[in-house]
Amino acid sequence: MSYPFLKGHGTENDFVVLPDPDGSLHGYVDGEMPAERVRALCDRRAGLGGDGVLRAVRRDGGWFMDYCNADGSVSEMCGNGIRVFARYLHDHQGETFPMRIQTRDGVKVLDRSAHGDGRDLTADMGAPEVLGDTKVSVGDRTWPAQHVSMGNPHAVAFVDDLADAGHLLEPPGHDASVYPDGVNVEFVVRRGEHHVAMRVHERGSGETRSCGTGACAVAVAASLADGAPRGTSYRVDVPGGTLHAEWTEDDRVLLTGPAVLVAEGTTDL
Ligand SMILES: N[C@@H](CCC[C@H](N)C(=O)O)C(=O)O
Repeated sequence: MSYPFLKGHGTENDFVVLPDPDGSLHGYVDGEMPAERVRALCDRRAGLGGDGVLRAVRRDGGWFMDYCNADGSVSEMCGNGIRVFARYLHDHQGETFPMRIQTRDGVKVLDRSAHGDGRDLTADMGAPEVLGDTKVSVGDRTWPAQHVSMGNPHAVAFVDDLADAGHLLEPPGHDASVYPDGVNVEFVVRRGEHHVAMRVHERGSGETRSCGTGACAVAVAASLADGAPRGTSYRVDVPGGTLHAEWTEDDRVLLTGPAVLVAEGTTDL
């Protein structure tokens, strides 16, 4: 059976969007997408290719973003994905900004931003949770890290050089008692005042070109390290572009960046 898809990305964190308004197309209205189907869609040689899948389901008078990583695992939240999802709802479903989107981490509000080329979107990602010190490792190197939750788990490690993390072909070592469900690991360097650059190894997707929730976690960790006042915007450079993240006085993180749809079609994967 063939069904529609779109392909999009936010700072080159790329996704397959699956329109499934009444939740019937894939036959799992309340369940999770079968992992093997997600893996087939995200396969970069035999499939459409992507870091994850965003299934768009109508729910309770609005839209629910059913997000899965490339390996078929489910995550609570995706900061780049939700901007792409909002772009899809605006361009293809007639939804208008500001827009409320349901996720496994609650309702997020998306709006247009004045940043960038005028097409950037801002996601109100809600309150971060700063959960203390931990460690991450690659090979025989270990770094102290900050445990930050953006609905999904992150370990933020400041390093001297982004190359120090090596090829990141395997998940970085981490404390399994702190992260029983795995973790997204950000390696960060300073580039200037309120300006950092990061690489990320994502739980369920490997090293990606960007991670929106990761950029938020990095901005929170950098704000704390700098003693920066709330409302300070951090520029976060990622291999796939630039994001901006601001931890507001009322304890929300605002994530701003591009959201682009590049293709649409049908697939029988
Ligand atoms: N790329 C996403 C994060 C996707 C989920 C993550 N891999 C997890 O398992 O928590 C983003 O932009 O936030």
